[in-house]
Amino acid sequence: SLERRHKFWETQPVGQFKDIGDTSLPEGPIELPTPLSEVKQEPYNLPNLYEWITCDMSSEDMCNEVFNLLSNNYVEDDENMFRFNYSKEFLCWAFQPPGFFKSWHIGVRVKSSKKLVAFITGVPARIRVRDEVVNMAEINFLCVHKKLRSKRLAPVMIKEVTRRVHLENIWQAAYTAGVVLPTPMATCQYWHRSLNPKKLIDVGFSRLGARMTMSRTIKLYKLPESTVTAGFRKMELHDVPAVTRLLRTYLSQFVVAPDFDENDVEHWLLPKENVVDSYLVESPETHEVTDFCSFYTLPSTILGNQNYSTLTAAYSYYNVSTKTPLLQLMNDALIVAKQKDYDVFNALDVMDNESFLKELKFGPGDGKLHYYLYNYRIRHALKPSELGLVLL
Ligand SMILES: CCCCCCCCCCCCCC(=O)CSCCNC(=O)CCNC(=O)[C@H](O)C(C)(C)COP(=O)(O)OP(=O)(O)OC[C@H]1O[C@@H](n2cnc3c(N)ncnc32)[C@H](O)[C@@H]1OP(=O)(O)O
Ligand SMILES: CN(C)Cc1n[nH]c2ccc(-c3ccc(F)cc3OCCn3ccnc3)cc12
Repeated sequence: SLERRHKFWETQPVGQFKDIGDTSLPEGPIELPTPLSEVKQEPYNLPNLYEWITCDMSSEDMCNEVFNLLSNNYVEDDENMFRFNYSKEFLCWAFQPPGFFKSWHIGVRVKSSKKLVAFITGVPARIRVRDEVVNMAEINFLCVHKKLRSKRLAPVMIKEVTRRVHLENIWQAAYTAGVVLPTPMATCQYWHRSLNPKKLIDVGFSRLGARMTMSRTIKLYKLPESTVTAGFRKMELHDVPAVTRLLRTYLSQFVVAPDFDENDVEHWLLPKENVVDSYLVESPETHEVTDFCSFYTLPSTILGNQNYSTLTAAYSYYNVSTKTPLLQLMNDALIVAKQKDYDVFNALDVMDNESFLKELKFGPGDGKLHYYLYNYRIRHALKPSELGLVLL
């Protein structure tokens, strides 16, 4: 909007608010690649007290430091009641997909104390935009310690990760944020499905509905003890080729989606304890893999509650239904999440999720998740149902 100034983002090759509606601007890269010899060879300057560190996430100590920084300083909800608490094993998984670059795991330390006070990561991803498959960096886990906020450190972090991505001859990026920046390519709504309504109400995540008692609420969200779909089972290594085929076919319908190959599927979707769960339906007759669903594990620290410290949440990841109705498939996902004692199952209204949210008793969240591309113009903002991309 006109009065909002984005002193940093106005300098970047991203869609600018002033350009919204200007259909003369072509869709695609905003700036052309520069010759690698012309990419700034040395890191950007940090304020004197601080130094860059490339984080080797194969080191236990480094993982601990990153975990602690994020656990105490990462994203909170608008009412500062919850803070994401990605686990160490989740972070190691998220940072090291096929083809990852250690140089894209960037930290800032205090020179004297060696304390980690800021962080940002990129991982490589092939993202298709309409008919173009583009090599991108997925940027995530941008975090500045609470004591160092509003000192314009974030733009330096962003310029530094941009520089290091450019050095690998990659010129586009994808990222999501709860804040509005120039300029969202899509804006999604997140939804929550209560699994443990009593705890959710006790911690203030949910409120008791009008004319509802606690016992009536518990009954409303009750789920069967076991899944209902014949052939529903955990994904295993030997399923990777079939799941890759199923997923590639399904994702081809969306305007923006990952271009997963078998290596990507093996990394991102093979079940990993306490990180990602994935299930499929294998037809008992034909042994064909007809459906797939998955969710990742992201607990939130509960800030300031005497009885509970952690909210365990499952986040819908990639789901494909070709034979089992999506409604039934996702209900089985809810049943499994409840069996594993998650408190809540979260989902964005991307892909075909809209079709099951209300019927499976999801309630709308209190915020939005905005999707962005860096150095790639999309002529019109996409509807959530045109998005086939979920970032962690
Ligand atoms: C070709 C490769 C390209 C790769 C790069 C692609 C781009 C990747 C972009 C990154 C994607 C990350 C995705 C991701 O990680 C998922 S979104 C989660 C971001 N992290 C958090 O919210 C954690 C808690 N907050 C913080 O740690 C700080 O508040 C942060 C560090 C967020 C900002 O630190 P601060 O101390 O509060 O603020 P200053 O340093 O004074 O800086 C103010 C400037 O930063 C702009 N800002 C604020 N939040 C932002 C956000 N979430 N994305 C982008 N920009 C953001 C803001 O608009 C302003 O610029 P403007 O004046 O122009 O408006
Ligand atoms: C995606 N990834 C980049 C992390 C990230 N960054 N910024 C965010 C803002 C919202 C969501 C989000 C996405 C899906 C969802 F069901 C609920 C969400 O946030 C609820 C509010 N909240 C924030 C912290 N604890 C609770 C994620 C993110």
